[in-house]
Amino acid sequence: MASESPFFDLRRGGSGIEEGSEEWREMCLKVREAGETHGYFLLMCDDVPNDLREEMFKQINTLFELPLQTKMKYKKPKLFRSYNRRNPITPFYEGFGIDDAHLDDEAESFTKTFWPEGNPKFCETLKSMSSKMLGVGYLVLKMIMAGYGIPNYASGAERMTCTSDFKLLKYILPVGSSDETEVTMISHTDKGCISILYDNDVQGLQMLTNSGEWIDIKIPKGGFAIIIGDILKAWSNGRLHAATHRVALNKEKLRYSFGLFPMVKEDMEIKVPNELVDDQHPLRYRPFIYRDFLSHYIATRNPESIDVFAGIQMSKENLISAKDDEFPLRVTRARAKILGSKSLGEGIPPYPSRSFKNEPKNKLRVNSKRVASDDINTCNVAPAGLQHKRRTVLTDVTNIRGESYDKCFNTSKLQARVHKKNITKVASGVSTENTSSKDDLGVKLDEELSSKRVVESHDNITAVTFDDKEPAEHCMSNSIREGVIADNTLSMQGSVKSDELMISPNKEIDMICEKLAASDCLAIVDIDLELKLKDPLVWSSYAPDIYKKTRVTEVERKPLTNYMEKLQKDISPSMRAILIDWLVEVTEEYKLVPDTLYLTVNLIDRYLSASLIQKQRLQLLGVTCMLIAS
Ligand SMILES: O=C(O)CCC(=O)C(=O)O
Ligand SMILES: [Fe+2]
Repeated sequence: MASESPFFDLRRGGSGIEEGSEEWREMCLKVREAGETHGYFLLMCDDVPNDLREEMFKQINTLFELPLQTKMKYKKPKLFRSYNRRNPITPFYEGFGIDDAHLDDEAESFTKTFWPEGNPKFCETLKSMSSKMLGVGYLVLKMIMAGYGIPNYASGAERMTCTSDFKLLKYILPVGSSDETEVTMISHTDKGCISILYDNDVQGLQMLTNSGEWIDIKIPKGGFAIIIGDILKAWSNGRLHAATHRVALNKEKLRYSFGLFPMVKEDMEIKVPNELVDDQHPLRYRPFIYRDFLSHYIATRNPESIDVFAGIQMSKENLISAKDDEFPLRVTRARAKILGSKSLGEGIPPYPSRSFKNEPKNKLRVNSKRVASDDINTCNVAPAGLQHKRRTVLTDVTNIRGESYDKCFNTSKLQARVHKKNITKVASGVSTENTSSKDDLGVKLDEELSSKRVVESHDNITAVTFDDKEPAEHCMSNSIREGVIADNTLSMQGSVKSDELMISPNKEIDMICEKLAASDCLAIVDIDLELKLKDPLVWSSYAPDIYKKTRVTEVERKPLTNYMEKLQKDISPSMRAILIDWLVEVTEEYKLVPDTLYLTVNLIDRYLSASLIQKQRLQLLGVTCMLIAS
């Protein structure tokens, strides 16, 4: 079905296409159109010579052929940038993610990880390929932006390519696989600007079409697949389509691919240009900082993260409530802040404002106590003495500014540290002999994966599921896909899926990763060691990885401090404050221990960091969290 893919031939050959010429502008319009209709296209250009491409595959092969223990030396503090070995969760591929591989230092340091005495051919090939692909990214972004008539398109494209992740991937199905096609990388959208992909002529990349079918993409020899990512979709006000794609392989094929994911700097603000907002295209995405989007995605793993996080169109839930209220859209504080009065006049139809006072009384009142999802006016009628009494019992619970949460978090960090100290003490007795045998077993297990079908392991993963949108016929791999969405997606973007994931969500996570990388989790006593030596199928060699992931997840999943402004549309800080005051009362009434209350608040904040909620459901969320916490 490769014939359905839009294709552009930018090889200069005879006459050449001069930037700014009539022909070039026409081409820009077509590129833009392909991005809008399909979200991807194929491209041939002169920028990457064929012999460099051949050499790159040779070098990639050399790299992946290294012993597992050598490959595992590549550890990076940034999330999902280390060597991603095959494992029960991502059994069909392994990969490396390299930041800014076009820079001398980065390419050299990556090379020296595997060849301490140097490997000039590898280093040169990596650097040169990465820099040429970055050039292709710049060219494509320029064309897309010029296609929209953005006057300063060149500097815009430059900002979107100022950093990059270069991903090297090897896919292989185990010997003896059935004839069925196996999904080797789950479906996802890339979280960066664009992705530029090459493969070794072993087909595998598939795109989800607008009609919901998966089609095979044949990347032309010497050409690339270009895929629009979530950031470009948001930048373009939703006009460009971020294509959902995946990799599926037929049995016993070895597929290598490498991809360059040009990215903006983490602290860059992504903002729809004025040129892309008009009556037909009202503003659909608010401005946001790239790093915040990544943090949100990492915390929620929501494939539609970009819309949930930055989209300003109404969610289905809000549409229903708006319909009930008989007006189409309400200006929330956060929305007003984002849009400002000027943009309201420009792109978004003005929405009627109304006073909360006129709203029907909340039906969820309990014992005539204050209602959680009321507004600040209602709050004011609460007896001051009572309020004062409640607050003195459990101070600092109503942390509108997130201060008390930070305190809680610091306390738990402190506890974690104390705990870790204890563990380290115990672990100091672990001999290096134990450690190496643990590694050997890990290596052995990994090697087993290449000769053994790992499908049976899927069962172990099915419990960790997300909403499955894959067609039923792919359900065999769905169980993997769901559980893996974070890792894969992340790592993808690494291929990142982690395109996105390539980017570190915040310094705290970086620090933890750094510490973990340094300690290599050896602080864990391997209580299964004996058992493992007897039974190589025991998976306790994954304990350090699981521990490592748990530590990272702990930070990733912590609540956002700014979810009211960034995500919530229907509730305000004062509503949260009222909810928590009410929960304090419930805590006292039912003589719950203070920890239950603290955990309840934490659960509420984590939920609100990830999901939109209607104010009518806020109190329900509160009691549900309390039930879970107790
Ligand atoms: O290997 C491929 O062709 C696709 C890789 C991919 O989609 C990714 O890394 O995000
Ligand atoms: Fe991808």
